[in-house]
Amino acid sequence: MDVDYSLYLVTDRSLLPGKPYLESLEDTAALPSVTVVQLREKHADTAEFLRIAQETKALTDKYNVPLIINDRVDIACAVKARGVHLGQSDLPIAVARTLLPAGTIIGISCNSVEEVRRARDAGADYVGLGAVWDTQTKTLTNPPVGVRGLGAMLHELDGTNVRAVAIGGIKSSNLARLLRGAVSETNHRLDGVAVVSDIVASLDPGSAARRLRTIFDASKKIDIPTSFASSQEEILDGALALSDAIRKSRPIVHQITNVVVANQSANMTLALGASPIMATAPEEMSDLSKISGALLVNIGTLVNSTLDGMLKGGFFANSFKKPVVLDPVGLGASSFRKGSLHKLLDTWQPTVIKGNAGELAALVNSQEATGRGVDSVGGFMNPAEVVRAMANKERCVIVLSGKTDYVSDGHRVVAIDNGHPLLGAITGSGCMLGSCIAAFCAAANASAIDEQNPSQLTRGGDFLAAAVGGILTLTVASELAAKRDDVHGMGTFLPALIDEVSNLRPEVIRQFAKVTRLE
Ligand SMILES: Nc1ncnc2c1ncn2[C@@H]1O[C@H](COP(=O)(O)OP(=O)(O)OP(=O)(O)O)[C@@H](O)[C@H]1O
Ligand SMILES: Cc1ncsc1CCO
Repeated sequence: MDVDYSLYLVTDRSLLPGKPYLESLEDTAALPSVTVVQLREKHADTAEFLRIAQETKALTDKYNVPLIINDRVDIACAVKARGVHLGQSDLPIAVARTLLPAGTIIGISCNSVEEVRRARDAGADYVGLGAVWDTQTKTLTNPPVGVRGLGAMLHELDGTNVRAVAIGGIKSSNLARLLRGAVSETNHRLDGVAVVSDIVASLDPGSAARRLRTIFDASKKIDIPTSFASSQEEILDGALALSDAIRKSRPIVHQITNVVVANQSANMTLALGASPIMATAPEEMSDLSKISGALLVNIGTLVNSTLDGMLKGGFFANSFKKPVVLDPVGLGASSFRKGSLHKLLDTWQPTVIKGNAGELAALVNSQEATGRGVDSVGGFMNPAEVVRAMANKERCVIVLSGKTDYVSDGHRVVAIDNGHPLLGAITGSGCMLGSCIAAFCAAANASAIDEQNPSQLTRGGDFLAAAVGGILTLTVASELAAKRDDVHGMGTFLPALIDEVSNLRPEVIRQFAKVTRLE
């Protein structure tokens, strides 16, 4: 019979919170939450390992849960375990197969795409992918692969029967983010998640396991809805409806942004009809996530203390189902920015990533465009394809700003041809665009029906239409501002732009909008 890898418990007696080992294991195995148990004994000698394996086998048999033994092929044979889990420096899979009874499952830990390929070719039944995050239960010999590193590993298993579980630092608090991000571009998903301390160290391991299993099962039920607006007219209608919704509901838009634009972004948010709060302290992120409608994270003048706030801010926004807009300002300029951005993306799921060509090229390691500090030089040959592919990889809406703006959610691709060269001339128009998109995302999220799915990281809503609404508001207003008699150049343009946004009505946006649905 096939093994169900959904919730794969790895034991660790050193983490038990004072409860006897078998009692704690029975608390979880008795419930249908845990689907596989791996016995991991790093310090036991052979006799002790055998004794514990026999006791564990008796218990897992009682509840019909398959038992997998870590490392020790001999112990797996002795207790007739369902499988064995090998490390990269343990017996090779082919050798282990000759020693084990036919049909025994062999799994192996993999930390790279190359290791997954070798495991697949060597006939592994499943692979343990990770460590996803740093973990206290094991000293890592390789750096964590991160949530976004898992997609390429899963891709290697396309068309095979090799199952995949992720391992390393997985808890109920980060599981939804993991499941959202750990998908290959071909939509290959994890078959399960391996958990240690979140269950073993819990005083109520049964409830901890149930929580994890509920999130895992719920994640199978969501994907990007295909029922969203399809034609460019419908997308425009959706965007304009959100413009009205912002003025009616005045959402709080929490912004962790750079010191260059904080004031103009706050005023831009007010002009849209929303309410800004510019706050960076990690200590207040949980409280602010509860009251705000959306979060903007802009790394323009990143320092370590705000990075901590950004890590926590996005994490709580995901937990409270508030959309997060990420602006990777000047990403290519330094390795500090790149390293920090990867930390952010491994900790939380953005709803929209918005950048200019240089910034998005830095995110996908493309040479087609480069950054000159915070500005962009060059552009993509096929911008529509870039945003569509990135949206699929990052599992969110992607906005590529420039003379023409491109937006995609991985299914739909839209180009917007509004704007004025003065937007490109002043500093911070991209940053203000991020604030506009965040306000529109807040309105989209608030108007969605919350499906109460614990694996969802927002309530839902058409965030592509939200991005289109944010872009149109700024760019149409820029065209109107540039025409004014009192605008003579960059200095007079910025206040006029804020005036025009505050006076802008949906009918006027409709009149000027140049939105094209490309795919
Ligand atoms: N030459 C232009 N013509 C029309 N619109 C423009 C032009 N340059 C920029 N824009 C508009 O300005 C907005 C900001 O995009 P841009 O690519 O300039 O951001 P950015 O480079 O991140 O800006 P910054 O770093 O100054 O914040 C977009 O909506 C874009 O359409
Ligand atoms: C000029 C500048 N430097 C860091 S952030 C910023 C604002 C435009 O992105």
